[in-house]
Amino acid sequence: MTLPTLVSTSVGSILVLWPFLERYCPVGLRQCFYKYTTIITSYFNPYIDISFSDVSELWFKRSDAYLTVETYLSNKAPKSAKRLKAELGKDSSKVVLSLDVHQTVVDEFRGVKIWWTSKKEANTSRFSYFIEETTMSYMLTFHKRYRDLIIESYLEHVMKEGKEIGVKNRQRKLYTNCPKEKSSWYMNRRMWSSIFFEHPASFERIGLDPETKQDIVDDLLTFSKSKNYYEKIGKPWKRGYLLYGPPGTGKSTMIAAMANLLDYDVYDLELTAVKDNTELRKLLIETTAKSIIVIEDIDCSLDLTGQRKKKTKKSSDDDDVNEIPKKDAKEEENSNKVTLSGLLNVIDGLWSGCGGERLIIFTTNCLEKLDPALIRSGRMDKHIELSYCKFEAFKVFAKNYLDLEKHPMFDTIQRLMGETNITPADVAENLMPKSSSDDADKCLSKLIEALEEAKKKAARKKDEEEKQKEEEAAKKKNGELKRNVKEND
Ligand SMILES: Nc1ncnc2c1ncn2[C@@H]1O[C@H](COP(=O)(O)OP(=O)(O)OP(=O)(O)O)[C@@H](O)[C@H]1O
Ligand SMILES: [Mg+2]
Repeated sequence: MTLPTLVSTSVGSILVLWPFLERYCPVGLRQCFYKYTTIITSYFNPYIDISFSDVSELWFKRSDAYLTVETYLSNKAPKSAKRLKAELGKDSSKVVLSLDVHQTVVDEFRGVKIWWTSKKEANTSRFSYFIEETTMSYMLTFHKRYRDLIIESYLEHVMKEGKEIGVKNRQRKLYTNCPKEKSSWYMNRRMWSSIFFEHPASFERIGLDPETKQDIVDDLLTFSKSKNYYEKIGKPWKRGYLLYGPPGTGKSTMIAAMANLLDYDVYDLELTAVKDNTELRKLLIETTAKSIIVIEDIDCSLDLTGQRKKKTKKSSDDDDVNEIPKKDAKEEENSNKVTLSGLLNVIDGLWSGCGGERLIIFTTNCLEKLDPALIRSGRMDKHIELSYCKFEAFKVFAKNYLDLEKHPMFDTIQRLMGETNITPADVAENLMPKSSSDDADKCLSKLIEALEEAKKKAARKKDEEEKQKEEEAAKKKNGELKRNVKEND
């Protein structure tokens, strides 16, 4: 135990006198002695203590300040503490060391010495029935002449550095909203359940033409570094992306690649499991910064467009949600489900300003089905079309799946890709070897077969459509002829 902690807890004086007190003093007198020694020593004690307890006033939640201090000290403790705690780190192969109980570590800030001691005490909280019987805390001790420096600058430094280390060390997560039936009164706080996010997607591996890919990467990186810019222009630090295109063109894969590029968490929001607009807001408030909020297949999630259309009949300006007549808005709130206006407000209303650095991504197979208000700039700032596989994208797949940059069959594939449509998912499926005897030639041949088949299918479909059109035209002509004959009669 260091001198400041010894003095500040008045243990020093008690230790010296304890054998005598225990032998000759009754319990009441001992307690009295302890109480007054503490008061007297604290009067002369030049050191100040600040305690960071792990018990938060909010139920079932560990204090953020405690966790941040713990992370901050995890960098300092291994260098000077005598007893350390060991745990497995985020990739489960590296051991992370932290300060063990009743250990002290010395820190220095602008030439001033500061002592951190970890403590374990009996929990005296009102809610001790629900939480642990003991509480953990970190005690910060410093000389009173540095009070201003510690309170005004050092604490800020600890919180900032602790959070930065936390972001660097964290294992990213994929969250999904808990279905409404499963939440009970004591689980109210847990709106999201999570698993570790370990998707291997990356932009290098995405089959897309290089310019579009670079444009998206630049946009994302610029966004992630624009905190000051968003502050300057007075907008919440968020950006909306709309990914649209046929099934199997890589929309979900791109979201995973975005999360990996920016080191963000992913919140996969299942709108059909959200009870109403209030719950939607709560869910948004619970999300953390440096995250992507995803609503997949937005056109199928809810009957959002229908509700909007009903309203637009009465309102001339279909872009402004505030124009919705008051009665309708109230009816919507009462109807106990997520409404279009609820969603619009969450994305670009006051609620969207809760915390920063967030991407909101919608995906859809049918762009035309979406309400214009939902995808206008400010809500969905960047629209990205992911379409059928072109030759440039195929080259990425060939390199990725078969380690090929050139091959005599590439010319045929390029020609066929110019003549017919194939999804990147189908290209990926054909290029993947299915047995040990499947070499590059076999995989490319399979792809050529699939392309030729797709071309024939498209030609058949076109023939059928033309035939149908001709039949309809013939029927129409027949009808007109009959009508003319009748009229002449
Ligand atoms: N552009 C692409 N680059 C790399 N892989 C892709 C691409 N497009 C599709 N794939 C592969 O095809 C499969 C399906 O892709 P994904 O789920 O991302 O498509 P999607 O557009 O989200 O489809 P849906 O609209 O049906 O949800 C994945 O296994 C993925 O690896
Ligand atoms: Mg998808």
